[in-house]
Amino acid sequence: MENKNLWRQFSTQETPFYLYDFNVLRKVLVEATKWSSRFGYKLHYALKANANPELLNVIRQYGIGADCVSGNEVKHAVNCGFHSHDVVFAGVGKTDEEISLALKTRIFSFNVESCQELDVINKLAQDEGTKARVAIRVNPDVNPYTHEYISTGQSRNKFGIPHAELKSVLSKIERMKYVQFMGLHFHIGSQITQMSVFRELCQRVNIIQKEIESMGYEIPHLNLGGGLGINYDDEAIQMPDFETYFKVFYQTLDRRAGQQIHFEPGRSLVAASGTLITKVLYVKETPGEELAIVDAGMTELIRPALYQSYHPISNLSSDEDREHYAVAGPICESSDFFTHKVLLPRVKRNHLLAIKQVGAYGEVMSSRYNLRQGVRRYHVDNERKTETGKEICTLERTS
Ligand SMILES: Cc1ncc(COP(=O)(O)O)c(C=O)c1O
Ligand SMILES: N[C@@H](CCCC[NH3+])C(=O)O
Repeated sequence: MENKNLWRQFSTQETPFYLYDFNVLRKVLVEATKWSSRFGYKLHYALKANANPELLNVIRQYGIGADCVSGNEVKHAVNCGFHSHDVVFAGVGKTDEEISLALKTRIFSFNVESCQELDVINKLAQDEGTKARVAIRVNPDVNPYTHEYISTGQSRNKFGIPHAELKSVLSKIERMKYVQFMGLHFHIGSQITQMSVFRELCQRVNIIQKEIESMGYEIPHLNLGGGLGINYDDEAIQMPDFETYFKVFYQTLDRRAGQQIHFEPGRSLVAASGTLITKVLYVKETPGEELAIVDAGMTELIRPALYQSYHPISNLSSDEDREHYAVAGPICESSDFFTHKVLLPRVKRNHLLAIKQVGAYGEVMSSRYNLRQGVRRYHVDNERKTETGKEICTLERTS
């Protein structure tokens, strides 16, 4: 899925900018939905990974619903054409206004994260004259072996209701007139690369299901969240291993007749389709390293500064001898680095660099710190061009 020639076509655009390749996105969506549908699983794309309306429009065409974490995401999903009945809403801090909005929108279900939230939903549903569909987000205390900041299903994390409280929450729901129990929700973290973690999650879910079924409850819906990690190490982009991922769940989860299983992938669907194109402003020597200062910074892509993550970088302007470089942005923070060591064809002022696999949690986490300009984006989509009969791979500015 490497596309160096495509990126070179955009060398005259003002940098920095995100470039989305919807041809790559479509390939990933075809693979993901091929394997999810083989097992009868329903997908809800986690909008937080990338809420670009053009990208959402493509995702929606594959029969995928929306997983939202704010009232604005719920509104945005529906405005971008997702059917309200395909929208789920999680989040530890839903405001009254957001809950009311979601009730009016008639979303599929709330993934409830505390006892108090349940009371509020019940009250607001009564005010709206409706019944809220709710799934309980359970914190299963599973270690996802990922970066500490993106672990969400360990007992020390703020998300979900502890397993030990589940019984009392269910009996509370039974007494509520305006709440309908839909099932259980789990999401244990992001960028999970060890399949054994998902196996452990399934084993925990099996125990929890048995326990609450023995109390007489049925669980019509089971939502296993997102979390499938991608390979950020290689220059060439690789397809996430959806086959192995879904098979782990199919083989490990105890099946129930008529039960609908849901997933909420974010990163694995969109990361590969995004590239950040940035221009080299200066090259300077610092003790021990040759430093390329580029015009994108942590304001455009915060992941390296926040999680010490690495995104593959290539030099689009040169194939000359390779040297080691550190690559940093212009922001007034010492953490504003993309990498301290990458082997690149010799870098000079005005060269273009491509920072790859940034389609997830890239543009959405950008900021205007240092009163930056605000990030631009473009996309290419062969399919759209073919439909309208225009030239293939022209650039469309979408912001
Ligand atoms: C509730 C919920 N579902 C789904 C996701 C998507 O996760 P990922 O992008 O790792 O697939 C997230 C983000 O971590 C989330 O918080
Ligand atoms: N923002 C994180 C993912 C967080 C997912 C939301 N719980 C990242 O860039 O990897």
